[in-house]
Amino acid sequence: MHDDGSLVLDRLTRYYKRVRALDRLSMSVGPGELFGFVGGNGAGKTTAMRIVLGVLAADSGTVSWQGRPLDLPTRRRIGYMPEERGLYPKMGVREQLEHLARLHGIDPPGARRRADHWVERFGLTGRARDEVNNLSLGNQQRVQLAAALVHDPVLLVLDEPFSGLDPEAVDMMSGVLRERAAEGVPVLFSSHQLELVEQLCDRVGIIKEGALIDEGDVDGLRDRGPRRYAVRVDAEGADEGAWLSGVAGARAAGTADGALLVELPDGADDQDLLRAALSAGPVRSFAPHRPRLAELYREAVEPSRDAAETEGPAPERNAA
Ligand SMILES: Nc1ncnc2c1ncn2[C@@H]1O[C@H](COP(=O)(O)OP(=O)(O)OP(=O)(O)O)[C@@H](O)[C@H]1O
Repeated sequence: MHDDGSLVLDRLTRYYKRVRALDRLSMSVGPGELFGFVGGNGAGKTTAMRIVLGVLAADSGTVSWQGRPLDLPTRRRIGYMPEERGLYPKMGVREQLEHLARLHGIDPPGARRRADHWVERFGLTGRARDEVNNLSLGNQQRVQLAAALVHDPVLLVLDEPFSGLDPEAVDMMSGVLRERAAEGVPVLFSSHQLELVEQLCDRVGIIKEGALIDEGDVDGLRDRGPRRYAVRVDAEGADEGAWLSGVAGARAAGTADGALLVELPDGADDQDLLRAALSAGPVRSFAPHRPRLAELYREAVEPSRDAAETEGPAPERNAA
């Protein structure tokens, strides 16, 4: 495993009474890497993040950074956005950020400067004196992210930072995370918004029942999947792939955007597939299929399902 500045989770296991929330979860986030942590409700993301923060202990396994176990002084330098947002509801926005910076050991002028910087950066200048309680949920979330950033963290661990944000705030949040990563900070965040994760992340980890079932950059995840072509042909039974019978090993694997998805075995010639399609009728489109992260995700968590059933919106917060 890395000892080069990576955040490394090594075989973390955690039970809540008899519920096994984490099952030897291992993963790492490199310096400057944006790592998207995805998984269904109850998969174990929050538990893992809370263990990284040290607010929850693992039953076994370790968390290390720069090759050393994470100790308390380092944990204080993590920027954390908890799932259950933790701000002082009655305190003003700027005052709150300043206070949090002070709690992390920053001197008063530095705390003031950083609070001002993040208030402005998140478009909260007009709200700087408002109590957090009186802000919209999206604005509360901007403050929450500012709170995670106000002490110049060396690691960022963010539990669903994008949930409930409007598109403008999503862009702002994405920009800030990219910037932090560009400074060399490892950024770990969870999200159910798979399109966003696909756009933003260098690497993605898919967690199911407390264990990492797949990880890599999205292209890498694609390459490990089956080889598929999306074919549109005007022929009788085209949607069911009746014309496929002449192509050795080819299998209909559902549809995507109105095209038939055809799975080809390794070594099969795609030109044989094209010729078979042409002999069935006029071919309107023929291309290698590039699955979206949402499709890769569904196939990883439910491997028995066909691509046909994997179409549809990305799972949102309340998806099972
Ligand atoms: N305080 C707790 N007491 C008992 N069980 C818990 C507790 N916190 C979490 N669990 C259980 O541990 C498992 C993992 O939950 P966790 O909150 O880590 O998942 P998650 O991936 O963050 O889910 P979500 O996407 O819904 O936020 C679930 O089965 C959950 O019910």
